[in-house]
Order: sequence, then structure tokens, then C-alpha cells
Amino acid sequence: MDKKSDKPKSTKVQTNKSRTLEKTEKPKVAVKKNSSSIVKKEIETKVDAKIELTTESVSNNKTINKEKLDSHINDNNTETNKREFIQIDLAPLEKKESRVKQLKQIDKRQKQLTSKYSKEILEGTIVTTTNYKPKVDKHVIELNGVRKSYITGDLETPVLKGIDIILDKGDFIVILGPSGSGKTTFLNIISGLDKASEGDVFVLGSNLSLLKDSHLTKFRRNNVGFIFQQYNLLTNLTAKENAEVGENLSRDKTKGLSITDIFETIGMTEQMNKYPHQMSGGQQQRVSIARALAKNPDILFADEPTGALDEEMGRKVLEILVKVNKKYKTTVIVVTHNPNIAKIANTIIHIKNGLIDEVIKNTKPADPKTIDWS
Ligand SMILES: Nc1ncnc2c1ncn2[C@@H]1O[C@H](COP(=O)(O)OP(=O)(O)OP(=O)(O)O)[C@@H](O)[C@H]1O
Repeated sequence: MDKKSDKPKSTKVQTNKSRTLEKTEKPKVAVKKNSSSIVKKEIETKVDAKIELTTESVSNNKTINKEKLDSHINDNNTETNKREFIQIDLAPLEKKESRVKQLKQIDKRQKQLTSKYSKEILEGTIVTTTNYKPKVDKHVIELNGVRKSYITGDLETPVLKGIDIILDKGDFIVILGPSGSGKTTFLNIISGLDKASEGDVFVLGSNLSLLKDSHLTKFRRNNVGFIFQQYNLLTNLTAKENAEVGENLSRDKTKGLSITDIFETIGMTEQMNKYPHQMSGGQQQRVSIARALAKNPDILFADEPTGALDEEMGRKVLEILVKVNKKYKTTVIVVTHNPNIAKIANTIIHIKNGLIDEVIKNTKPADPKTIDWS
């Protein structure tokens, strides 16, 4: 660390509702905005001497932050504005350090912020470290400056190399890309199965980058459903009972969908009492969809959902995913190698070499019955 950074430092935190953060050497500044109930408090809070901003950079950032907060207040995002908002300005990284050392610094900083904010995030506070304000009314997933790297000794393997993307609520999204391009890593990060090394990952307004593992589990349980290439059904339970497992995992029982209605939607009413070994692969995959849907998740993630199925069953599963998207307004996000499948989506994301290569909006999504299958 250089001399300058040896000075006492602090990381500045702004919050949009009346709450008090930690003590500071400077007096607190509170500004009430006109008719809005939002109160801005500029408060400095100590997180860690090594990662905190210099006093100078704190004051330099004040104007910028005020503008950002004002635009936040003035926008029409009711849901965002209802939720408490904290903006954290991170200190710039030591430029002289190697990338691996920087990554370790970032990791340490992320852990400190996680232990401080994880609970609040789970309870609904929006915490940003990249000056990005999610628009919760409109967007389901918002990524800003997201990177994922693995470190082996002194070597960094970058997998996601800087991803900024916004996904709209209720869309049917397909993620395409060559093998090894980072599709599954991307899916795991936006679904809370894995953590980004750097950047903000807002899912339904919660910054998953700052959730600790147990809170990530709760977040997934309450908000998202998964379908994998392998169906992972419990062999000693019937189709209906397997779906009920999904329902029971949900904390908010009132939010769930009726199991009977789901089985009707997936065309499996007749098979409700069958065990997995009495069903075809396609039927088992449909039960795994029922299990994921039982808790009525906001987002349904599917990694190669047709990978183990023949054409007929594969098409059927895609038809059901489209139906679910339309009927329950569930945002569906599918990872696939198959460009033909992308034609059924209204948003197609191409990932190439760890970056978003292209995002295509498709105004005329195809019916799964009509797409080529090869
Ligand atoms: N734990 C890990 N350590 C090091 N590298 C990893 C790790 N996990 C994944 N990778 C690397 O990250 C890259 C992207 O992997 P990912 O599984 O996200 O790609 P993908 O596009 O989903 O590939 P596929 O279509 O073949 O499943 C690959 O080069 C992979 O080797």
C-alpha cells in the first residue's frame, strides 16, 4: 500500500430512507427531498482501512452521488423507490498490484461487504457497489461490471470478462454460445448458484454478489426454479409428490400455484400418480418443470433442458416452457447449444469467449412445433 492510502479512510455509504449507519468523524448530512418520502443521508462508515476511499475522493464523489440519487428519486420505479437503497463507493484498486493480488483484494472486500449487508439485502434493501441502480419494476436481472475468474496459484483463468446486461421481466430468454464460452457460468451467477468475482448481480433487486451462502440458498428457494438436463426426481415419490417437494420448499405458501393446474398445463394429469421409473424421459422432465413451478418462481432457469430428450419429447418440453411463460408470466431463461431453440425466445443472448457478443430482440418468436431439430 502506498503512503497516501495509509491515511485513515472510509467507504462512503448513501441510503435513501431514514436510517442511521455507523458513526463518522464528520457530521451527518441529511437532505429531505420535496414531496418524496425519501431521505438522503450521507454517512461515512468504516469497513476496512485497506479498501476504503480517501477523504478526498469521498468529497469529490459527493456531487456525482447526489446527481445519481436525484435521478433515482425522480424516476418512476415504484418498487425500487419503496425499497431502501444504499450506494457504496469502492476505493480504486492498487494499480501497481498484480491482477491476482487485485482479485484477492476484491474478494476480501466483497466478503466484508457481504457480512455487513447480506441480511439487509435478503430483507429487501438494494445495495449497489457500481453506482448502478436497478429498476425493479421493469427488469428481472441487471448485471453491471460482472467478472468471474478462477485463480490457481499465481494464474488467473478469466471466464466472464466484464458483463453488463439488463433482462426484462416476463421475457423468454435463450442463452447461446459455443462450448466453453461461459454460458453455464453466466447462468449459475444469475441464478445464485455461484458468485461473481467482481461486479453487481441484481436479481429482482437483490445484489447476489453480496449475499452469504445461507442467504443465497434462501433467495433461490423463495424466488427461482431450476430445470437441469438430468431430471433429478426422487425415485420413491410419485409425480405429484415430487412436485409437492417444490411447493414445500417455498416459504410463502400463498404464492404457490395449484399442483392440479400445473399438471394440466404440462399435460400430465393422467400421470400424476406414477413413479419416475414408470415415465419416459420427457415425462420426467415435465415433472421436474412441475416441481420447479410449484412454488410459482419469478424466474425459471433451465440448463440444456432438452439435452437428454429425443425430438418429440424435446419439442413438448419447449412447448410447456413457452406455455408457462405466457400463462404464469414467469421469466424463463434457457441455456442451449442449439441455435434452432433460440428461435422460440423473444430475447437471445450470444455469449462468446466470456463476453456478451450480441443481444437480439425477436419480435416473432417461433412455435416450438415449427423449429428445425438437428
Ligand atoms: N472451477 C473451474 N476452474 C477453472 N476453470 C473453470 C471452472 N469451471 C469452469 N471453468 C472454465 O470456464 C469456461 C466456461 O465454462 P462453462 O461451463 O461456463 O462454459 P459453457 O459455455 O457452458 O460450455 P458448455 O456448452 O460446454 O457446457 C471453460 O473454459 C471451463 O473450462
